[in-house]
Amino acid sequence: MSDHGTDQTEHVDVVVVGLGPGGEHAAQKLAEAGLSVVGVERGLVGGECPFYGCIPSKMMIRAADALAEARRAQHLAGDVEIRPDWGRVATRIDKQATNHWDDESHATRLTEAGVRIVRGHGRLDGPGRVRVDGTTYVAARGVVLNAGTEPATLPIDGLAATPHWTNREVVRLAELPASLVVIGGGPIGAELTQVFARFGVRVSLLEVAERILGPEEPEASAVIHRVLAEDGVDVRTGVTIDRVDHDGTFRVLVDGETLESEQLLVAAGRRTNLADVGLETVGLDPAARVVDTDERMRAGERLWAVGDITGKGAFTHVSMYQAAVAVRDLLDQDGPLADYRAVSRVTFTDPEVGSVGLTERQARDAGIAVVTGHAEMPESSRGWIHQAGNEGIVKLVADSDRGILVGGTTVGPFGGEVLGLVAAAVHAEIPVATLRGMHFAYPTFHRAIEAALADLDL
Ligand SMILES: Cc1cc2nc3c(=O)[nH]c(=O)nc-3n(C[C@H](O)[C@H](O)[C@H](O)COP(=O)(O)OP(=O)(O)OC[C@H]3O[C@@H](n4cnc5c(N)ncnc54)[C@H](O)[C@@H]3O)c2cc1C
Ligand SMILES: NC(=O)c1ccc[n+]([C@@H]2O[C@H](COP(=O)([O-])OP(=O)(O)OC[C@H]3O[C@@H](n4cnc5c(N)ncnc54)[C@H](O)[C@@H]3O)[C@@H](O)[C@H]2O)c1
Repeated sequence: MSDHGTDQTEHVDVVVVGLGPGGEHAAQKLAEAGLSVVGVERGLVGGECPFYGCIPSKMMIRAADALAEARRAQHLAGDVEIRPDWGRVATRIDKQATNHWDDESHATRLTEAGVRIVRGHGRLDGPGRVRVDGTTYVAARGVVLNAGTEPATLPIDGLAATPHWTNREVVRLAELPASLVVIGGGPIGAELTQVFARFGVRVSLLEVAERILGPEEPEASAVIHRVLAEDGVDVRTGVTIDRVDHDGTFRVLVDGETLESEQLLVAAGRRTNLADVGLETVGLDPAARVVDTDERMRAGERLWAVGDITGKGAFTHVSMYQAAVAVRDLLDQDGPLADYRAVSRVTFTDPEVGSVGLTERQARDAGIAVVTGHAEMPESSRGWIHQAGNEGIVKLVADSDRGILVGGTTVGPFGGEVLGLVAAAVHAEIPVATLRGMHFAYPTFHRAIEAALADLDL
């Protein structure tokens, strides 16, 4: 019987609410371990990343990078005739990435693992209890919450009444506009701005802060600002947007000037989907922006939380990492606890911005005795050979008391791949002296890390 009159009650081991990358991973692993698992999803199984985020955006970037390389071939290899065709990108996203925004392959993978998928909005209803429509699922082991995010709305006059785009619309574009204003110079804004500019769209990028990619090192922001400007983007930082109107054309009033564009993309952050998940029923603040978790991803009595809602880095790899921690705890298995010293991230602009651990500012604010080491990618042998498109830097942040790296940034061609070495060093606290004694293959981009290590006053 249930506490809700004629409503149904079902008993299971675990309920996963939200099947984004973390929820999907947790549900599959727990079911494979033999638990009875219900996965609740109100949208597409798989969440933001495969349908509206990482994968379609990276397919766009792959295409835009190919155009940029073809243009560089002009300088390095010979004449190239380029006629950009967005239709090929749209088709690839529609058919290969999202299967027409159909989640069947994700759902099938889960059901084959033994997960029962329940379609609908899940709401906590006390510890270990989740209501979906008329049914209450009572989870003997507990609930994993993976509610994720949606695009934030901005309180700009007039904006709400306009048919502007967010990432949800942009990934479905069949044709490109002639002109576009992008609001927000974070990873989404920076990546998509460059894609559209390289496909010939006239783009203005408006950022309220003093620099784009604000959480990154200032040196990284400066490189990407310069490269976007070279791509023909009108990059404006420190702006105030007073009003947006639309009458077929968008009019954006920014610092007293009206910018006109065919389309408007708002990429100004995310809002966690916590407004209506019943946090108050488990003793948590229903108005909270994030769910606090311990090192086992526990958020309360028989409650675990993973993914963007935890505020530990809104990245797919963080969500899946946390899911693995939660799964171990639910299954009473040994293994590493959640550790965020070496969270890495990559903004897939060209050049890519890879970063891990603390920035110089964060390290100083933490009271660490900071020394930094720098290298310019174009001055490395490989950068010099590469020539066109060789922009980038390496910046290392070291704790001089402990003789280890606490953070690093690798901007350059394949900057996200080059980051791997620095990420391992920060994660494993490899002494700088040991890193300096390594072999660095010649002539690789990652040899710039050797130069930055030499530049550290340690
Ligand atoms: C354009 C874009 C590009 C990105 N690129 C990258 C990238 O390159 N690399 C990277 O690491 N990250 C990237 N991200 C971020 C990445 O998409 C997220 O960090 C990732 O999806 C992890 O999110 P999550 O696991 O918290 O859940 P989400 O993916 O947000 O999924 C949550 C799911 O829960 C469902 N849900 C919510 N509430 C309920 C409820 N009450 N009941 C039932 N279901 C519910 C939602 O429908 C959704 O399907 C990008 C994001 C965007 C928007
Ligand atoms: N490559 C990747 O890993 C990748 C790519 C895209 C997104 N993501 C994840 O998704 C998250 C969300 O991305 P995002 O770019 O939307 O958010 P964000 O919060 O990282 O950046 C939003 C930007 O918009 C600016 N902004 C806010 N209000 C504004 C206003 N009124 N006018 C002008 N600018 C304004 C902010 O100052 C900020 O620079 C990222 O933080 C990241 O965690 C990751």
